[in-house]
Amino acid sequence: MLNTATKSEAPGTEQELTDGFHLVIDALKLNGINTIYNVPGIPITDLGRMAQAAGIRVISFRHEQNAGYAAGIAGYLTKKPGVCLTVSAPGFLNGLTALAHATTNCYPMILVSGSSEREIVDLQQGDYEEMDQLAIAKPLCKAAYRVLHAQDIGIGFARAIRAAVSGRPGGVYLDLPAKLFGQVMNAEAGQKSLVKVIDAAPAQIPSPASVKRALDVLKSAKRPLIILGKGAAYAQADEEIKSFVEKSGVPFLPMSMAKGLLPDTHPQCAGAARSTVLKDSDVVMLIGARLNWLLSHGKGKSWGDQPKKFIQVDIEPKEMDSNVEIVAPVVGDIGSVVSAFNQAIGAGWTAPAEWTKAVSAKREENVAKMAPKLMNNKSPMDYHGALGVLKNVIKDHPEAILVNEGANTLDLARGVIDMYRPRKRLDVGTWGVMGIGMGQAIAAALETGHPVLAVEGDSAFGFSGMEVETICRYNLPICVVIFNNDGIYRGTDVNGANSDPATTVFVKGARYDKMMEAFGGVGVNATSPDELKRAVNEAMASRKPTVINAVIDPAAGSESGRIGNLNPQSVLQKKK
Ligand SMILES: CC(C)(COP(=O)(O)OP(=O)(O)OC[C@H]1O[C@@H](n2cnc3c(N)ncnc32)[C@H](O)[C@@H]1OP(=O)(O)O)[C@@H](O)C(=O)NCCC(=O)NCCSC=O
Repeated sequence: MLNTATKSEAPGTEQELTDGFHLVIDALKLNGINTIYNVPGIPITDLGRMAQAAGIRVISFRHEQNAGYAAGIAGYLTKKPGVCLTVSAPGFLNGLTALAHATTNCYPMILVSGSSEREIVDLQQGDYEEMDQLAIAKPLCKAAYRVLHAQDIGIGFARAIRAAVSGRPGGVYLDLPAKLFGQVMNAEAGQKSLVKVIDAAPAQIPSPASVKRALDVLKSAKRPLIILGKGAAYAQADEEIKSFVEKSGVPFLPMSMAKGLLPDTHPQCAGAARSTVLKDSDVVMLIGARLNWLLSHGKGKSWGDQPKKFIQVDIEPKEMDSNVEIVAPVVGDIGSVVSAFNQAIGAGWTAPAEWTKAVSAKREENVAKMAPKLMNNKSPMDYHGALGVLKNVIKDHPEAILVNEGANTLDLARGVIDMYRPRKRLDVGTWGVMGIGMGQAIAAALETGHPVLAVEGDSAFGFSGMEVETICRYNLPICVVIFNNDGIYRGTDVNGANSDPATTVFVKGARYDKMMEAFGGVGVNATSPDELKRAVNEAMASRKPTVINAVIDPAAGSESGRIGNLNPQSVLQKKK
């Protein structure tokens, strides 16, 4: 149906008219984009209202960064670009962090920002919220476009959608100057100008030679390893990947957000034997995982002295040889590549039993070592006591989505909480950024309809805490558990220089649960694993918005040293 704005009133020339507002909405709907994550304001307030009236779900946040993180993760979960809508200059800049984050993490997202008048901006005459947003966005995203004329809105959105999802997905910026919304044109011509994007992310079939080369190298291995990254989870080729891993019998190591692609309890999962498999493997096949800092760049101490051969599967040719030599690059989309592997691998080859048994033994040993720690009932809690409870919650609710951020809260939850299904663990991603929590939780609840358990460090939660109001407003089934140890890493630091608090501590005994009560949600203060268990189980059953202030011993936790050389100490500090 034509989404018409009005009729022209000139006698004898009556015609259906449309305008920029309506064409933007029509372009989104035509391309199946039915949710916008936004913060209203000049000049896009009416766009949000009209989109809502036209049947698009418009979710209003309290800060653009959180709306942006929501859009990015919506893109990851759905393989359609998540749309974030912001006001000009400051709102745009707030959203830009999330756009850059989406690009780094390969999440398809479009940041749509209203902007001020080109004529005034270009002459720098001081327009309201004047800024050359296109120029600023360009280096931080995969593509950036500006639409100046209503008849180009269709093309503008088509380009943005295709750029966001094709090849390696990422963030796209779309600049819509305020004047565009009010531009009027003939409604029929307007509809004709819209573009439905066909096959937005075409399959990229790998060359048969690259598939053969990869399998030849894999089969030559004595101690093979498959590393699954979040690119593999994004691909939604779950059955193909499972089939390939199981046919080959190769131990697999899931990166954080690939956990659950195959269950962490799968007999081939090497998550709990990470150091062993990185050090001792001789052939490593990376599927949708990059050799960045999270994998120590494929070299150095973590990778041991064994010579390694790397096979890499990625949609982006430039990823190959980025850190070490890739002896068998396979360029293609992960679904197509793994399907080709499944056809070509044939029967008769599986990973050598000596190796798979050694990996299993190490894994069992580490799991057994961890088990008693998870059962302690200390009050105040330590991390393991609290996480032992949450591990069982996810076991009982494998459909639930786990959002996770923090320092200790992130590092320990990653190891402790087993995941059972694909794309159920959403965390800080490639940058290890704090602040994704509430945005990702909100989008996960909305896009999937499943309950969300957000496990948050107290510091991490602070970056997006105001969105608990958004959670209550939309009555979302989100249970936020805040690991409150009064500070960053620990809550025990003391400032010896003056009366200011130490840089890493927060107000002692803060009650984050009260924040939720302020907006009509459920707030619980949990001081023991038993109390925590009761509160989380209640939240999962009731699906009511809940914040649980989980009181953690302020002395528990340690500085994020795991990041190794990214945490350098100066010579002076070391001498002390
Ligand atoms: C780079 C990393 C993937 C590397 O982590 P590692 O600590 O080396 O590995 P992890 O996978 O976390 O595993 C740690 C150890 O736990 C073991 N492990 C893992 N799972 C289990 C289970 N279920 N049971 C028992 N043991 C387990 C695993 O084998 C390792 O032991 P061994 O095999 O014995 O080694 C990670 O540090 C990471 O993702 N960091 C991101 C941090 C981040 O983004 N921080 C945000 C900034 S915080 C702001 O300050």
